[in-house]
Formats: sequence, C-alpha cells, structure tokens
Amino acid sequence: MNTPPQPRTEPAPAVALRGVRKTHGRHASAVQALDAVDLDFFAGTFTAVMGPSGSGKSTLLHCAAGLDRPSAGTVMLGGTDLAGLSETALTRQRRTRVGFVFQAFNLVPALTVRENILLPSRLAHVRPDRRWLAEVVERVGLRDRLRHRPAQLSGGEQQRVAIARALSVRPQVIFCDEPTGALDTTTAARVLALLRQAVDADRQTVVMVTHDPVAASYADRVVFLADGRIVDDLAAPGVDAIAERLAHLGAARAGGEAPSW
Ligand SMILES: Nc1ncnc2c1ncn2[C@@H]1O[C@H](COP(=O)(O)OP(=O)(O)OP(=O)(O)O)[C@@H](O)[C@H]1O
Repeated sequence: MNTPPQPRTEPAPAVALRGVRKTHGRHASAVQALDAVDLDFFAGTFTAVMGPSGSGKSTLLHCAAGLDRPSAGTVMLGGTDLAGLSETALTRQRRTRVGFVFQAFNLVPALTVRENILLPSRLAHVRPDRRWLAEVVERVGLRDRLRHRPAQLSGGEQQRVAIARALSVRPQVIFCDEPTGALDTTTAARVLALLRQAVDADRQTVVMVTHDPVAASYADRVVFLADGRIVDDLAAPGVDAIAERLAHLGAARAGGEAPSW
C-alpha cells in the first residue's frame, strides 16, 4: 500500500528580516545603510555576510540581533517581532536568545575567564547548565585558563572565551562581526572550526560578517551586500568563487561616480 505524501513543512527561520530599511543620520547627512532587505537565517545553518566596506553588513547584523532598530520593516527573532518590544523586553531577548562574537573580543577585563563565560547567564538571571558549560569549556580548550583574566590570554584564547560565552546560554543565534579579523591564519581556523562545530553538532545558527573569503568558505551560504541591498546569495561557495564575487562588487563600486567637492 502506498503511503500518502506527507505535507512538507518549511523549517521556521531563526531570524527573518522583511523589508528592512535603516537610515543613519538625518536630513542632508542621512545615509541609507539598508534598503528593503528580505532575508531568512534558518536554524542549524551557518551564513556569512560579505560585501564592500560601507555596504551595510554591520548595520544588518545589528538590526537582526536587536542591537539597533530598523527605520522600517520587521525583524522576527525566533518568531518574536522585535519592533513590538520595549527596551527592557528587547534586552531580555538579546540576553537569552542571541550570542555575540566581535573582532575585538569584548570580554570584561576585570572578570576571570570563568566569570566572563557565566556573564550571560548572570545577566539573564538563568541558572547555568553546568554540564553544558563543562562541555563548552572542554571544546574551546580553556579548562586550565578559567581563573585567568583576559589580559593574560592570547588573542586566539580570548576569542575562544568569547565563543564559549556566546554558546553558554544556548542562544537561538550567534552573531559574529569579523570574529577572525584580529587573528592569525592558524588561530582563525581554530575559531572557525568551533563555530562550524556549533552548527553541525548542536544545530546552532551562526551569522558571520567577514571580509575574508577563507572564513566565509566555512559557511553553508554566503550573502553579498552592496549599497544596502542583497545582490547575491550563494550556497556553499568555495574560496575562489567568493573572492571572485567580492572582487566584482569592489570593482563595480570603484567605477561609481566620483565625489564632487
Ligand atoms: N552611526 C552611523 N551614523 C551615520 N552613518 C553610519 C552609521 N553607521 C554606519 N553608517 C553608514 O552606513 C553605511 C553602512 O555602514 P556599515 O558599518 O553597516 O557597513 P559595513 O559593510 O559593515 O562596512 P565595513 O566593512 O567598512 O565595516 C556606511 O555608509 C556607513 O558610513
């Protein structure tokens, strides 16, 4: 007997942007950083966001993460429309549903590694899952560094603390802004492998802004921005294809109108 076809259910996106616009500044100095961006980031996927300098990558990340509010359009994080939230509710969403990894690590210098990793749980008033934390600390290779302060660690070690901190509350999405920008190639590879592992082993969702085609090649998908718009969306491209697409975007930009003084 044939079984009837099952209705296909599309997975819900971890983050969905619809018609997102963002204007920085006002009047004559206003800059349209994002222009009607529609984008879904699905659970358990790793997306790289690339584009020339000033194309709107950081603005996109900040709007998607609830660090900044769009001028128009909607951002849904795990099914919640961020626009409808008060500042307090938005902060709560960020603390429990979002992890961040920045180029400059952004650890709290006065706190130990252990305290930095526990910080999101403390701020969100949630009881840390000790078994999960032990697993995370093991994974990032920091067991013998827990009592150190950030200044006593190398850049790569500090970024691994930042990744452990981001993973600590098992957020819906981890947003990374140039996470390997300050690291050498070998150290960067270790950091990228940790992000990849979070996606593959834990179905974590990672969204990473990067200028580096090698870093972007760790992603399942690369989204290209130019002048605040999505201009391309490639599934698992290799380093060469990414570099080529980026070079084209850079060349198109360089050929734009010369500024008038
Ligand atoms: N706070 C701000 N006030 C005014 N303009 C801003 C502000 N933040 C960003 N912009 C402008 O918005 C545009 C997009 O900036 P954004 O930082 O998102 O680009 P980016 O692609 O991340 O650039 P980069 O790769 O250089 O970091 C740029 O023209 C930038 O100058």
